Amino acid sequence: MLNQLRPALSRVITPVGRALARTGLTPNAITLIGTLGVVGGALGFYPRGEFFWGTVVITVFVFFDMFDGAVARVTGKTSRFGAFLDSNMDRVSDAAIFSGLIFYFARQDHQDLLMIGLALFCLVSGALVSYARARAEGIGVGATVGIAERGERLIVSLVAIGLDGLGVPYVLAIGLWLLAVASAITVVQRFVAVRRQLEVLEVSEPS
Ligand SMILES: CCCCCCCC/C=C\CCCCCCCC(=O)OC[C@H](COP(=O)(O)OP(=O)(O)OC[C@H]1O[C@@H](n2ccc(N)nc2=O)[C@H](O)[C@@H]1O)OC(=O)CCCCCCC/C=C\CCCCCCCC
Ligand SMILES: O=P([O-])([O-])O[C@@H]1[C@@H](O)[C@H](O)[C@@H](O)[C@H](O)[C@@H]1O
Ligand SMILES: [Mg+2]
Ligand SMILES: [Mg+2]
Repeated sequence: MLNQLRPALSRVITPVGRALARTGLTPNAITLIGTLGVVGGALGFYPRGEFFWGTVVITVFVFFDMFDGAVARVTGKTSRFGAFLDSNMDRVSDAAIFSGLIFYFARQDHQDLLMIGLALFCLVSGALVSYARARAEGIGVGATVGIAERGERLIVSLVAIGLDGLGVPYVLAIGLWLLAVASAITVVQRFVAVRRQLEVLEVSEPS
């Protein structure tokens, strides 16, 4: 859904991309800096229960994922390796965010098995959403559909974690439940989309 905002957002992101390009940073370097920043923010702050500041750091570095592509496009340096690196580093960042939460809820002084289970489910279902799309593209169809693509997943998780860090009660559990349900629905939406496309292809090109 938020993917539809890309053309509008690019009016803001492209000038930032142009400025970053002048620093001489390559798109791949921006991808790696963003990933290191998100991983550092998640694993450095969340396990200690510093949810607000961890979220602030992650939010700053998560934007690098928009800037890497923007720099690649304005400098004419888009590459297939860059696209591959970008998507794989997204998985590393996503894993770090939920691992940081899991480390916190696994601590003896804050142990909460339900929250560990929820965070684990969000991590695995989010990865499955992305894998379904990547595998669909591997077999020659598309699966860019669903109510919880990466932008939505990031916003729901970061807002919930950040507000929890500010002391808002229940918001983290509500956010993670919402994310778990939305990610599961998105997996089903992608499976259905792939199945439908393959059925149409099999009618037009019987094997
Ligand atoms: C009181 C509350 C306390 C809590 C505080 C914090 C709350 C946090 C709340 C919200 C935070 C929201 C953050 C979420 C931002 C999400 C950003 C994001 O994840 O964007 C990700 C994607 C980018 O996707 P992708 O990586 O696929 O796109 P690229 O443009 O990079 O293109 C990929 C292609 O580029 C090439 N390439 C790439 C890399 C490389 N090394 N080489 C390359 O060649 C290659 O061809 C690749 O194929 O974006 C989206 O998903 C789009 C939709 C996201 C919409 C998010 C909406 C964000 C909300 C506000 C936006 C405000 C914008 C302001 C910008 C300010 C700038 C200074
Ligand atoms: O598939 P998804 O996770 O909803 O969304 C994402 C895509 O929009 C993006 O282009 C890709 O680079 C990411 O790695 C991620 O996969
Ligand atoms: Mg990117
Ligand atoms: Mg990305």
